[in-house]
Amino acid sequence: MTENIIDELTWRGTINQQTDAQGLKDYVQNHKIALYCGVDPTGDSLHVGHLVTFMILKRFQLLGHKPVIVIGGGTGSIGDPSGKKSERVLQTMEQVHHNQAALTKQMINLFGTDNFEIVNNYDWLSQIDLLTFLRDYGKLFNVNTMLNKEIVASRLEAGISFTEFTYQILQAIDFLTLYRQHQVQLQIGGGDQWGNITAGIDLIHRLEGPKTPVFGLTIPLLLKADGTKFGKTEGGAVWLDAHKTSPYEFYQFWFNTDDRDVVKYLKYFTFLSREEIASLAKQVQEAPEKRAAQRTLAREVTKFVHGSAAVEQAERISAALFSGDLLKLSADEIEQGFHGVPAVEYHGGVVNLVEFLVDKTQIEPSRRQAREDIQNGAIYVNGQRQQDLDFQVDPQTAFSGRFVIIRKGKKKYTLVRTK
Ligand SMILES: N[C@@H](Cc1ccc(O)cc1)C(=O)O
Repeated sequence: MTENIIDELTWRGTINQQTDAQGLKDYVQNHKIALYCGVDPTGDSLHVGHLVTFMILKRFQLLGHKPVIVIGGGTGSIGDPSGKKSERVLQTMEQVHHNQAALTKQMINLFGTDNFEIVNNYDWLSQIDLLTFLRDYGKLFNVNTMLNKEIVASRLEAGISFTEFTYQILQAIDFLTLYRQHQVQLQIGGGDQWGNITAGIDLIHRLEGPKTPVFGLTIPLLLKADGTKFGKTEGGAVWLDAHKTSPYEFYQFWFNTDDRDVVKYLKYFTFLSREEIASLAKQVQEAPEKRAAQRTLAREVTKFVHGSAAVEQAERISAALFSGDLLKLSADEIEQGFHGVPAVEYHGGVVNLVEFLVDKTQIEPSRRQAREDIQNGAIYVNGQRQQDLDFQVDPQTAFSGRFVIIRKGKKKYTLVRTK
């Protein structure tokens, strides 16, 4: 018999709170359910933080349950006060629509179209007129209960508008609507969603009967061993959009995971079995310098998000950067691998190396310094050491004529864009 999914999630460490732990565990043992999480379109790409919840939805999907994702076209136009210290600035409806379209595309990429659905709460929330809202829903919400929810309570001092205060009712209407129209019985969300999720369960119990089997589950806040927030690098958030975070950078992000975090991440973000993870955990203990666990993590997550070809490409880029053998890379690979490296422009023809380094690109401060570095063997053009003062740089020789890459010393790279 396959393991109960709730037991599996518990082992993976991805459950924080549940409304009815035993009830849900028993229920999913005998039923295939529909379950949902919502995403407000506050940005135009998902980031690795979203993956925490999505991986859980995906695990359910792989076992034959049906995930539904709500794109919050309606709620996103209001703004969830959860986790925010101050009032949000309203997004324009154009922004909401733009973001919505971008997110939908990424979600289909992760979940496919079979046994999966994306719905937009704008479709039903925008249809409720004010009087219906107050008479049919408002009456069922007790202001005291609403005020006592952590999200609202923590905001009372700084102030909260009626608009954001109402957010929990909207999310509750979502759960009710999804229960009625899509048989959704479980809502999953981040730890800060507890108040909104329980508001929905209360509403369903009021309207559909107190024994209606609906459940809520939140995931723990993911903190790194060094105490900083998961999913952020010096360059900012790690996006699933390949144009914002290249697959190579994405791979590197996972590969650079601290030894203290890597086993936890393998549990959260991969579909590897207990045995496979146990064996990798052992390798972290015995041979941390090999980074076998990090490599597997990077491969698995990059494959899930960007596909196998992206994994191979990321590893090819890493290998070439490590060995210095840049000519093995295509122009696109150079673009990925050198994203974030200082870049300058040069639009001209063949030119002497000293002139290129000093006059054309200012990589070297003076001719004297340039000559010295070249003669000392500190200058590399496209990965190859050049010690000849008469060397001619030809932008057309490599990378489809798009780049010349200069390395000075051990590590100091400059990307020269030539097209
Ligand atoms: N409130 C959730 C998003 C959400 C929107 C609508 C829902 O029905 C559920 C969840 C968040 O901000 O993360």
